[in-house]
Amino acid sequence: MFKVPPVPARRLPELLRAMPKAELHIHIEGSLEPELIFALAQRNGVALPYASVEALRSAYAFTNLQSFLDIYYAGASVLLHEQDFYDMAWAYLQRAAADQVVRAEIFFDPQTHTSRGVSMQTVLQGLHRACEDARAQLGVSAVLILCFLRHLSEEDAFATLEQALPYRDRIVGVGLDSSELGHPPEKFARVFARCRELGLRLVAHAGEEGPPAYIWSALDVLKVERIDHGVQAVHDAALMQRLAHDRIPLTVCPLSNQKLCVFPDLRQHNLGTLLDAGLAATVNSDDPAYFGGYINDNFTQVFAATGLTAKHAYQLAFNSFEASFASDAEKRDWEHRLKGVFERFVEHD
Ligand SMILES: Nc1ncnc2[nH]cnc12
Ligand SMILES: [Zn+2]
Repeated sequence: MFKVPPVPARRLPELLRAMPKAELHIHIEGSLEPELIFALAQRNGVALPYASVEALRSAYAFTNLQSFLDIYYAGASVLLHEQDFYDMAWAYLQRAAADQVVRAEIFFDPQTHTSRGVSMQTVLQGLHRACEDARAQLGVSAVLILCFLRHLSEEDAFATLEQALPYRDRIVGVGLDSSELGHPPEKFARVFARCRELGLRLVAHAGEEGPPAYIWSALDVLKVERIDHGVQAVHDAALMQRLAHDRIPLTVCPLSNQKLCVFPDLRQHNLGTLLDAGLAATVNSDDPAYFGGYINDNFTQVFAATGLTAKHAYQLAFNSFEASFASDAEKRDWEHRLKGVFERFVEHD
């Protein structure tokens, strides 16, 4: 492993912003800024229950995951046409490129759209075109992960998978999101088994609000390769050992956890505990338009609040590349660039 050179603390925020990184936990519908929601509502003639951008933004005061999801699904109702999905994803990808994101594995929730009469083709064509343009114009490697909504039935998830199969080459994998409590991973055992047979990569939200048991079953029943959030693992020593031993990546989202009251305060966030226990944690933005920051805001704020170091920063960026579904050649290239950035920040006095 690369020996991380000493970096003066005052230069840490600059280093966090400059280092290349992969974002592995971003819901594209959660990147819809209030301004874009209003612009799309006007373009599509959709009525919104808020009088202004400011009124909408001031409704973003959440007490738990469900209180956020209610507003998040309402915001997505302005998305009707392929160009809407393109504009949303392109806005995110430009922001990501500015934060030195070299790889983005983007979640999307097709059931939120197909249930309103928007076709899978409309959703996927818009998102896929933005990903292609990101590679060509921004140098960002971007892929899509289809998420099943866990508050809906497994039958609905199977129907969604069926609709996506004609576009199989446009998705790298599947995930599981939405209301966690009361919807354990086991509910989706058969659809995940089918996705595995199809060669799709598997991830699932687990241990955001839900208990460690949901992380165990995401691993052992769904057979996922990464856990989204997973911060509740600290309450189960045997699970911590398993995650560390198997180097199962956790896609941690500090500002999301703060805004959804998973931790009372960012200073109490357990990212440092997870890293120091040898877990392959990464930092991500989840729903940046709703939680007050994109990936670099997540890095700088959690580092300032919890006193993490340059060594942690290197580990987090390295983990993000290793945990990605990118090719080995891409990973080696990003790791080389990462070392180059760290070497530039060495103190020479
Ligand atoms: N943080 C989160 N947890 C579960 N489902 C989500 N969908 C969008 N953001 C989510
Ligand atoms: Zn999420």
